[in-house]
Amino acid sequence: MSEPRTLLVVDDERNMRMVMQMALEEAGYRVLTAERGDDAVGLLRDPDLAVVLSDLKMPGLSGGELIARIQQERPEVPVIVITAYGSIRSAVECIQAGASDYLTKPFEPEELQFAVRSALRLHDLMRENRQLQARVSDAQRSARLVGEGPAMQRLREQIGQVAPYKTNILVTGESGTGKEAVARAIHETGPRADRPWVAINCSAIPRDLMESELFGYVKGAFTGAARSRLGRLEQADGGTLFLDEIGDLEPPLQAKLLRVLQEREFSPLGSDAIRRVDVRIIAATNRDLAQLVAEGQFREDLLYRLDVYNIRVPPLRERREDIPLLAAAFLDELRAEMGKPATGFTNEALSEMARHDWPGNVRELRNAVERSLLSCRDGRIQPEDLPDRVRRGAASNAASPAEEAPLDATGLDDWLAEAERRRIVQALEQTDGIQVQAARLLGISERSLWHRLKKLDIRVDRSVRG
Ligand SMILES: Nc1ncnc2c1ncn2[C@@H]1O[C@H](COP(=O)(O)OP(=O)(O)OP(=O)(O)O)[C@@H](O)[C@H]1O
Repeated sequence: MSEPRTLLVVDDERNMRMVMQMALEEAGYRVLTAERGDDAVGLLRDPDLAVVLSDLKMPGLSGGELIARIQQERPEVPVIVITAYGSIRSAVECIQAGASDYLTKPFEPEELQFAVRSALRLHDLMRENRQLQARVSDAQRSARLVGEGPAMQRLREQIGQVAPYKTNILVTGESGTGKEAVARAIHETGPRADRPWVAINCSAIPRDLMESELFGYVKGAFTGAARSRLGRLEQADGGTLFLDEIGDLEPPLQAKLLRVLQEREFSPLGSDAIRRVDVRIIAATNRDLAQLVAEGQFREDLLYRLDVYNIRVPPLRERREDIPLLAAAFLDELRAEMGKPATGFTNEALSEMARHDWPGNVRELRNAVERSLLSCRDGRIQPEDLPDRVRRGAASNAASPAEEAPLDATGLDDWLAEAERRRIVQALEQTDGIQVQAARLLGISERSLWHRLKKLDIRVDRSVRG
């Protein structure tokens, strides 16, 4: 059985309140009551509240004032005004002020029920509308790519060109440049916007799980497969599948994906039955796929299928003009989240940011703004609030042996360990602690990174501590 709908009756006449409460409870509603307008305000916080029935003249807060409060705090809750016979004029004024309906005393129980049912329908519509609006603005927010420089304009143009079609797209660019953000913008500005968006990171999922993750499995496909499960491919049916770090997909899965791209069909793990999907594929990589093809690690035919249209997202150092805008957008977003009063950046802080090379690109910039907010006490972010590596002459130089301080008593091994530690912490910070990406930035294997983390006792979580 569904939950009873919640109504609030506000009337200073005790009898009237009780009569209405009884009639409405009998009809199956949950009824809250208040004698005064100001008591009613406290009840507006009830999340289930759907409709308010309110007298016009009451102590504390008048019906008109209560309507204004409801419009402000619970705009999706309609108000039915109860008026005494002869005060139609004020009822009309209340309607103009936002009430949805009015009842003139005395009224029949049927009139009351009818008015409540209409107001409930209105409430449902208004709530649905608000949810839709929230979804649209969510979508707009994620589709909003910040940046006005020529590189960003070109990206927007490309997104606009390909979004309407089902063409497969390959998005390339260094780690953290915004490849996923671009893919998402393509999905959200195209005709599949209200269909699923499913993202999968080919390097983050262990190899042995990748096949079932992508293609799903049927009951009994392997020990422990107690029931069938849809893969990401089918979850994305009708929408977009984003394959991040496609260069890390294992060769057997490359073959299976190729079949999906060629025939639009596949079989889940443990089954020969053919399933068909209608999915738009956007793949992304920060590796050189042509090089991987040359090395025999990536199928050439798959590369051609994916790379029907290529979008290159340039590194941040090639579009420095966007740094102030991006920094301001992140500050705006994060200060609200973190409850910090910072209002902007000093010119000195902006100059430091403009000079830094941002090897971790937009992600590193976002992290830097987050770090700065942590240390910024109030007002504007100063250069000293920025992470050391962003400030001129900081970590990046210090780790370079050629420019290191004059020789002192530090032994070579300690010095090397310190340089190694700094470099690793820097890479982890730039990649949000994602070890596979950090290893790639450092040019070492994931295994080697893991050993070094243990050796140097570096703990990794979302905020890296070295
Ligand atoms: N132009 C942009 N405007 C606003 N935010 C952006 C922009 N580009 C990137 N970002 C933000 O920067 C962060 C990193 O972006 P994203 O994850 O899209 O990068 P990526 O290139 O896919 O990274 P990776 O290669 O590591 O997967 C995200 O928080 C993203 O929202």
